[in-house]
Amino acid sequence: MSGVISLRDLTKRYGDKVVVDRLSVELAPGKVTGFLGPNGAGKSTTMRMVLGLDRPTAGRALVDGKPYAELSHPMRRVGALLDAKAVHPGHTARTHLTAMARSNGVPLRRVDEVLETVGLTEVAGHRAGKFSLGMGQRLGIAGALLGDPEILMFDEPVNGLDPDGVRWIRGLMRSLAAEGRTVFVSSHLMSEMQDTADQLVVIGKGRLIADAPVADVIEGSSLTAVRVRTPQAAELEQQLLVAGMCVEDRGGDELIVSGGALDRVGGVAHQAGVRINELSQREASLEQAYMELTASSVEFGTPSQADGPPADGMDEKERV
Ligand SMILES: Nc1ncnc2c1ncn2[C@@H]1O[C@H](COP(=O)(O)OP(=O)(O)OP(=O)(O)O)[C@@H](O)[C@H]1O
Repeated sequence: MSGVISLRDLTKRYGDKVVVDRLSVELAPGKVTGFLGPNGAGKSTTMRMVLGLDRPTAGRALVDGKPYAELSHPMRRVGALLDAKAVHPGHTARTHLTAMARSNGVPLRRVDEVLETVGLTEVAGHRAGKFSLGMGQRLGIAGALLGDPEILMFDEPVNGLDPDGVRWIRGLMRSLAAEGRTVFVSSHLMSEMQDTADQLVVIGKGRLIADAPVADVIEGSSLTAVRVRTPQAAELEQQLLVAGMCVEDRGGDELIVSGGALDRVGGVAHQAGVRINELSQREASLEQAYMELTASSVEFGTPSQADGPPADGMDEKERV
């Protein structure tokens, strides 16, 4: 299988500060893997090490088993958007991409192809210095796609894009993964990642917090729960506790159950002969799950971010 990024005990220290701390993950092709973590968590540094732009202090970052520097045609293996502003402002979109193609042995026909893909054909002769933030991002993405690589890494690609641009990026990443490519993307936009990513790698203070499918991360949130309404609440609560689930008695006929899926809760009720008036799933958002996971890793958090309720307006009473 090609297109695999492997991080093995990857570590980066700046002076006394450990910025990436023994990170071990493997990114598989055919998936969009979202790379999440608070500001300063080490996401960009990790991506820079994959690209050979920063040297690991210890451990390894490998592309199909080799460090980036040892790849024979690196641009045809890995395409990256790290900093969209890293384009000479006097160059046009076309001259910028042509120079990149020439110096990397990429066929020149790719220039027009990628300009078309990112929607910049009409402005290909305009100077990059005059581009809006969104156009600059699109040009950066065109550069990443130029070598038709099997691995794509995007560091916060939706930065500065309008809703139309955000939707376009989502479609692009999904289609790149559907073609069997490895897509590794960092973002702070949780709703976007919930819709786009298959897998998530979450880090905090350089350490791995989670490496799991999006659905599993959401399911792991304490806010993902089952709501039950029954006239026999006390009786059902007892049976659910025996079955090892956590139950919050909301008073009246309502119970909130975590640690058990909808069908398990229904099964316990059925076995106990308890009448059910409502059985519904309450699913946490990725943002809520993420806030719980990273609460203790926020480096520059404000009380409302790190310690307060999730940023969804749900008050403490509402929480499970
Ligand atoms: N060249 C450097 N010298 C010293 N410290 C650095 C250097 N580059 C990065 N750092 C530090 O490493 C830490 C991780 O930075 P990094 O940019 O990788 O985080 P990030 O997760 O990408 O953050 P953000 O979400 O804010 O972009 C930060 O504390 C940063 O100040």
